[in-house]
Amino acid sequence: MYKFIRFIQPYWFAAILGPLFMLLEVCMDLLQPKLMASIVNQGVTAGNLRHIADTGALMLAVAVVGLIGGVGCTVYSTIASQSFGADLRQELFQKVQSLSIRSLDRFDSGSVVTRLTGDVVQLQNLVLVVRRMFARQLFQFAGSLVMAFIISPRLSLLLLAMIPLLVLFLYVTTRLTVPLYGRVQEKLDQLNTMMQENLAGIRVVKAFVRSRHEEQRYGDSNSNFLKASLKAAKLVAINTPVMSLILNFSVVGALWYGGVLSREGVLPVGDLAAFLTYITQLLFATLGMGNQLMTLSRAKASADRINDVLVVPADHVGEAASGKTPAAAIEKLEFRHVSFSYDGNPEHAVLREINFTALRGQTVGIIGVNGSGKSTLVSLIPRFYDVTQGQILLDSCNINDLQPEVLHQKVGMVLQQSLLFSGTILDNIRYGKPEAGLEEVEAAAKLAQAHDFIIGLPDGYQTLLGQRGVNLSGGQKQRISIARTLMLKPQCIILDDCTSAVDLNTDLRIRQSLQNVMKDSICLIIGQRIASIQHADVILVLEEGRITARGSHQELLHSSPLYREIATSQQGAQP
Ligand SMILES: Nc1ncnc2c1ncn2[C@@H]1O[C@H](COP(=O)(O)OP(=O)(O)OP(=O)(O)O)[C@@H](O)[C@H]1O
Repeated sequence: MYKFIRFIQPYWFAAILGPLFMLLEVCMDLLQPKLMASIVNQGVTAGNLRHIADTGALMLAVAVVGLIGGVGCTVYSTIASQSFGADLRQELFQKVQSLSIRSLDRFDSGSVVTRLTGDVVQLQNLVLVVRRMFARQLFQFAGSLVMAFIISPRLSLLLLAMIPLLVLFLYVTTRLTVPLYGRVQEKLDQLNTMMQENLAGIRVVKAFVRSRHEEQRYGDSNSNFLKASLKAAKLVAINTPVMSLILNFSVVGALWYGGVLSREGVLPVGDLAAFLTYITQLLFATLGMGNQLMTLSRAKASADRINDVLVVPADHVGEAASGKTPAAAIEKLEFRHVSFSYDGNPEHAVLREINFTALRGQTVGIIGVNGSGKSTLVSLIPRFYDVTQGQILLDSCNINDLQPEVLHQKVGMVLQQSLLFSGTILDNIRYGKPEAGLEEVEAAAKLAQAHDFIIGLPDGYQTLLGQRGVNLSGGQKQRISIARTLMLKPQCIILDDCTSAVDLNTDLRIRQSLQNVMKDSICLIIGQRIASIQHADVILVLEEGRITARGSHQELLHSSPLYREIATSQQGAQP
């Protein structure tokens, strides 16, 4: 947990001022019983009305100063804790952004969301609680003890006897609750992941009339979360009664002895009353600190989970080893003996011995059945993942040696799933080049055959898209994604089956308008439809991660049984 101290350091002023204000409030609170004792001993018992009025006024002034202390503590503690939380969230988000896709695959998206929200809030709570409640209780504990000692050291020693027992009890419960709260957060991860999946796939759920089933699944996960929470709560629930029991035993002992001392005339009645108030304060302060330890346990579990993300080592995907720069215009993309497995184990390779070359102006089509490795192959070019064996070269530069910005400038990819952000169509198209003007955006949209439907919308390029562009059809989203990539004028364009939702005529028009762009670029097209790739200069047929045939459309119709089979099955569907 000490690793998180650096997040509070920039706000050290507020972080220190909060407890100092609390000290002021507690000191004022501690004065009150002493002043009350003075009213009883020297005012009420002696019949001195003047003393009662003066001390009463003093008590009022003390209460006002205490109030200022309380407000000041709340304000500064809140500033410290909220700023701490905001910075931690920001750093965590930056870390998530900087992680390679391989590293991100380790975490469910729901789990990342819980860590960024719920877990950060737990730590933020701890910062607030330590500054306000814990500081109050600690000062109150120490102050009450001092005041009780001033009144009667003998009685106070009786109270102190319970401290070792309390410490032992709190140590054991804290050790037990940390893993329980860890499990509570894990169950919350599962709940969040399920909710995200459900929202993303709500159309599938409705189409298959599976709402009941989803409710059941969510219900199961929810009750697992409830069970984990209750298990932790049960342990916390015994905390307060057990502590009260230990404390009450010592209080009863102190009271009995106090009564004896008072009867013997050693302790005035007013002092006994003040002593009772102090030990009550001490009792509540101790109980409160015990409860804060539960906040600490919960925050410790969250801190471990946040730390799991912060300490993920950089695996250098996307980072340049030597920062080489390829020629301004790339002439050649080459895969040399490339093999790849998602878990780094060559035995689980999903791509094996991939060798091919694509020259500037050439289009390479890639076809194969589902799961044959097409998307994986192209995802190695922008280094979403690094090759396990072999090399990918742009001209003579290994892509691992290129600066990430240079690589991403050269390589543009339209993904299979077109994901748009909430905002305007204009902003979505110029996502990679925010400074681009409308003219440039329109030119890219025209190439992607998106311009006509965009200007047909009431707000044209200013149309606001809902989250993930839900108010557009699948084909329209794909065309906007294509325009977004074309905006960057990449020298190597990868189209990963990105026209699957576009009708055949629009697909043809997109390909025709892209021809102009492609003649100066290296272009890789993955297509399920023969029509999308048949005009490519060379087509690679991928089967179980290997290239089993290559050639032009005509050549493959003769040489590749799989290609022929796909072509025959699609005959009549081609424009
Ligand atoms: N993130 C991942 N982690 C582990 N394995 C993966 C991952 N993504 C894909 N795979 C596996 O890699 C293999 C190739 O998948 P890939 O998506 O490249 O196939 P594809 O030919 O593009 O399929 P499709 O035509 O369905 O898009 C499959 O066996 C798949 O299960």
